[in-house]
Amino acid sequence: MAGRLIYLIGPSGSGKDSLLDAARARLAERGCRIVRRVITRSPESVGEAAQGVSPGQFAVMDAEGAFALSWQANGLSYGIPREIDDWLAAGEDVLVNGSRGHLAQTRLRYPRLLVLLLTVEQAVLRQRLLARGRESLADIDERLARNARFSESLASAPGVFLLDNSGPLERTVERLLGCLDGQSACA
Ligand SMILES: Nc1ncnc2c1ncn2[C@@H]1O[C@H](COP(=O)(O)OP(=O)(O)O)[C@@H](O)[C@H]1O
Ligand SMILES: O=P(O)(O)OC[C@H]1O[C@H](OP(=O)(O)OP(=O)(O)O)[C@H](O)[C@@H]1O
Repeated sequence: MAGRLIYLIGPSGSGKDSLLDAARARLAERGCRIVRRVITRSPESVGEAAQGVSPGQFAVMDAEGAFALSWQANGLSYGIPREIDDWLAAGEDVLVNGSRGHLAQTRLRYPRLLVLLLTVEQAVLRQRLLARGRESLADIDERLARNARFSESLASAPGVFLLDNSGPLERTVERLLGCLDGQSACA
């Protein structure tokens, strides 16, 4: 049987990367792969969870069909390597750090998608983005405005499981694993 594509979405600063890092070993134990994304960000600022490329390199990879999914947001391009289709076909679960803006297109390609929406109150979100210290204040304000546009419509959308990350990360890890194991509702 084909594996599940698990699409983790949520505002910038909600903790998607942190959650995936914290859950990495336990997801691996379950045979769930975490996708390493390709991002047009400098190699120093993408970390281990992504491959940083120039816009030109990204365009070449895209034209060569390197991506199963790709999108643009916050002035960056993101690509999900096409290897995920081989993993899914081999029955492996695959977890993607996804985009709310690209959800509809992703669903067209992967109709059985499991969508997990990481939520955090807007005030906490602002604090986390400030504390992360990666973006300028103007970029942080843009991210918060982008979040306000998405949050109402998505939180009540059908087929979207909510995962609250306002509290300690360890608790969110347990919720995520419980949700994937089918032991509990995600929220
Ligand atoms: N549950 C949590 N409690 C406190 N801080 C958190 C929590 N989850 C994430 N953070 C912090 O919030 C900031 C944004 O997290 P990050 O994983 O980069 O978010 P995203 O990948 O969604 O943009 C980071 O500085 C991270 O350490
Ligand atoms: O359509 P949206 O849901 O707003 O998502 C847009 C992009 O922002 C996030 O990326 P990234 O991890 O780079 O966010 P960051 O800049 O906060 O790290 C997310 O994973 C998407 O790639």
